[in-house]
Amino acid sequence: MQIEARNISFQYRENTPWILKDVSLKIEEGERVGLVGPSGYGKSTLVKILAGYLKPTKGEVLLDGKPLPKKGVSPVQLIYQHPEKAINPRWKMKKVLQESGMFRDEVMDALGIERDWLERYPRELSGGELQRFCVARSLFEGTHFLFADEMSTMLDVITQAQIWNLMLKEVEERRLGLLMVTHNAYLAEKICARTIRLEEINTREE
Ligand SMILES: Nc1ncnc2c1ncn2[C@@H]1O[C@H](COP(=O)(O)OP(=O)(O)OP(=O)(O)O)[C@@H](O)[C@H]1O
Repeated sequence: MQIEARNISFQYRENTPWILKDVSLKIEEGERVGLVGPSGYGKSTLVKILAGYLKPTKGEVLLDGKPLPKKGVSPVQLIYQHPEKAINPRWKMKKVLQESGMFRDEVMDALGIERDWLERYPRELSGGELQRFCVARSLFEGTHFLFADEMSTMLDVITQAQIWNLMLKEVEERRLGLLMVTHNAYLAEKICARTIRLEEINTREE
């Protein structure tokens, strides 16, 4: 599989500045790619568009040449900085995982998810605990691409390492495509085979 952004331009509202102008990129399954760029430049906006959370003002996102599927759990999964915004506050964690069909003991153990957390609501877990569920959910069997947007910034180093170890193992074994947004050059270099600098592919005027 391949995901492609084709000539994407984006503004949050009419008559406001363009955040992205004519941005194109391709990621193949099995590739590990870093996305870097200055703060506030549009990295999160771009990954949200790629994952289908935002609709581009112009251009299109194609998965093997076709638009992203509108129904079902998406083969393109985004894990972002704010797990509390990504999870339905009215569902117990068990239901959150059931919705995605994800229930592998190996994944739960590797992420340090304790079984009694499954009976809790999102508000009864810490940000780091919730983020582990977001990671677990993103690894359901239909996933082909994983987008990680500063996903581990809020976590302590041990938890970060735990989460990245599992993600990379899954990426490797299942040949998932990975796009990670990070300000951490060390992490990007360690994990990614290729780096995209948004300033180099964004033709917006400053
Ligand atoms: N919902 C929104 N409505 C209007 N403007 C927004 C919205 N979200 C982001 N922006 C603006 O769009 C621009 C790009 O933001 P974005 O979050 O994509 O940048 P980023 O490169 O990911 O930043 P950072 O590295 O600081 O996380 C910023 O100027 C931001 O203020």
